[in-house]
Amino acid sequence: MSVALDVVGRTVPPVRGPSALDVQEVSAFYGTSQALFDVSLLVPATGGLAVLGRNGAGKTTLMKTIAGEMKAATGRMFLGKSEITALPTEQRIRSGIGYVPQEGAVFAKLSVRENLKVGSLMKPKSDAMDRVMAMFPKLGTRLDQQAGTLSGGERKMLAVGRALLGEPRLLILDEPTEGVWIGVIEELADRLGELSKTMALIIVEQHLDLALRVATHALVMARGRVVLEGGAGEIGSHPELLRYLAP
Ligand SMILES: Nc1ncnc2c1ncn2[C@@H]1O[C@H](COP(=O)(O)OP(=O)(O)OP(=O)(O)O)[C@@H](O)[C@H]1O
Repeated sequence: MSVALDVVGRTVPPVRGPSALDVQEVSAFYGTSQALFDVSLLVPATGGLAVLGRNGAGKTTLMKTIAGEMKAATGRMFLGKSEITALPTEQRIRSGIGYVPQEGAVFAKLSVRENLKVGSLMKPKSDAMDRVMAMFPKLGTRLDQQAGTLSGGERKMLAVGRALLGEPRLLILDEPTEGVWIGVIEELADRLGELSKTMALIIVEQHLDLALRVATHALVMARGRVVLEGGAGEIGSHPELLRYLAP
């Protein structure tokens, strides 16, 4: 059952007005096994949406379905005003979705420079490279290093940077701090927090505090369904939250 929060005195209201992404009652299957059940969500144009939930809740499946790697069996999805439900992944990327998957987000055998070049193929003339270098200066010092030899944190920075070079309208980050040394997590979180102020962002994240700091809105999934949603502050203090996140 989805519990729409309607708490008096909320600090951040549910997303209203124009949203960057509108997902309407989407379901998805692995073979005959249903993994998403009528999932609906709105991603604000700025501020960010955190997607929370314990292992196996369906977070990655939802991100893959939004990015087009998995087919939605039912439901509709709109990026801005354009329907993307039937578009293949490549066209969704061209339409403005930047996707940083949980794993395999960089080409390990290619250098940092080559990875970034791949990211900028669609927008070769943009000044996004300067912005990415300013955001992650460490990448600029490692341009000739093979991506597979970067630290976990540097690899995530490269993956985020590469996605940003396509100048997406919506950036999807599936566990951007997984495998990242604790000392670098804060730096990454700061950068993502800055990003979410200027663009639409979905962040799937195990670190609850970090997720709720980066995003203004949040939803919690359990067994393929949205079970809580609202402002990040409300979700963070919701009495049911820990029950849904406990292993
Ligand atoms: N390739 C697959 N084939 C069959 N079932 C799958 C496949 N990938 C995921 N599932 C199942 O779908 C459900 C949702 O998995 P999903 O990876 O989306 O969860 P998650 O919330 O992202 O978990 P985690 O936090 O562990 O990454 C789980 O029951 C999982 O076992």
